[in-house]
Amino acid sequence: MTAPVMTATALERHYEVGGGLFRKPRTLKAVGGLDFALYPGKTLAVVGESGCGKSTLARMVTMIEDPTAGSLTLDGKPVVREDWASLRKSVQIVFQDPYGSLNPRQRIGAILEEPLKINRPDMSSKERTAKAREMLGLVGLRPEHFDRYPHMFSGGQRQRIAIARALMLDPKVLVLDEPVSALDLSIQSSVLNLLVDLQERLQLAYLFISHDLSVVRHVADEVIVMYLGRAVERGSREDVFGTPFHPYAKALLSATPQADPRAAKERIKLEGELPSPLAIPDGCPFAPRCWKVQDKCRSERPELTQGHHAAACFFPENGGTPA
Ligand SMILES: Nc1ncnc2c1ncn2[C@@H]1O[C@H](COP(=O)(O)OP(=O)(O)OP(=O)(O)O)[C@@H](O)[C@H]1O
Repeated sequence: MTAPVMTATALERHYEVGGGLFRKPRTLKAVGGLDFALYPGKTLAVVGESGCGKSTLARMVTMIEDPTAGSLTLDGKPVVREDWASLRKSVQIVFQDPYGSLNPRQRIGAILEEPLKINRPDMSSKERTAKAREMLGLVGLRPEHFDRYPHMFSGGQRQRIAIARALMLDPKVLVLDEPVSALDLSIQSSVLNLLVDLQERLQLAYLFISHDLSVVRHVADEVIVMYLGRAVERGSREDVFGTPFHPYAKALLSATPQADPRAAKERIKLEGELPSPLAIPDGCPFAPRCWKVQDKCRSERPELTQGHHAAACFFPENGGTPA
């Protein structure tokens, strides 16, 4: 089996919040103990509601923030802060907002060449331009676009430019943070198809972060469903979409428009708000919103089970293995 490009082991990120002169800060666990591996040519999708820790995860993987605990490896070597500068080239990110992420004063050619100017002093200006033109073609834009400004493009085209820029340093891992959520529905699939095509050609490992399961369904090989910073379900796309074990995963799935029409009829409406990450309930964090809750769920925290298709639930749906 192919070796993973990146692994995460018991990855955690805490923030100290709300401290003052006479008040002790409280610890907010934005990400609490995530394990995963990213493989060349494969997509791991991380899904969950707003606030479940997806962006925090992206910041750790792209080496913007240190984990509070746990570890990351890249190509089998530990990711440590001293090596961030050299390792960052291998892990690039595409953000949700194609409008905010491109400098409006720069021409597209300059935007694409910038990462090379900073990171590849060995390349001549001619080589940089050639590479930028090649990338422009790879993402489906035309040579004449090279000298235009971002405002002259549509949202979908801008996202293509952001993808081209992310590829300029030949990364191994692309973190895609809600890459199509800001785009019109009609454009989303063309950008998703481009991402799939690029992944196949360049054997990129994708960490695809999204709140939208209908998008994830098109691209994921593996899926992690997060709730309040923890994985509550993990498995192949077929397993998670076909027979979700965790009630939260089932509820999310039942709300996706592209789901099986029969499943859509039994749409599960989640009661209650997502609890504050500063006051994560004892026991199962999902218990206050769960329709299958039992006494045990309120006092004991279920751990993620072992195995390919795993869930952190004492009473899983579909006859899954209980934690
Ligand atoms: N720098 C920070 N300081 C304090 N708390 C933070 C910080 N960054 C994130 N958090 C908190 O950590 C939790 C997870 O946030 P995060 O942004 O990772 O979630 P998310 O799933 O990406 O949500 P969204 O989709 O809304 O961005 C939230 O409760 C958030 O308020």
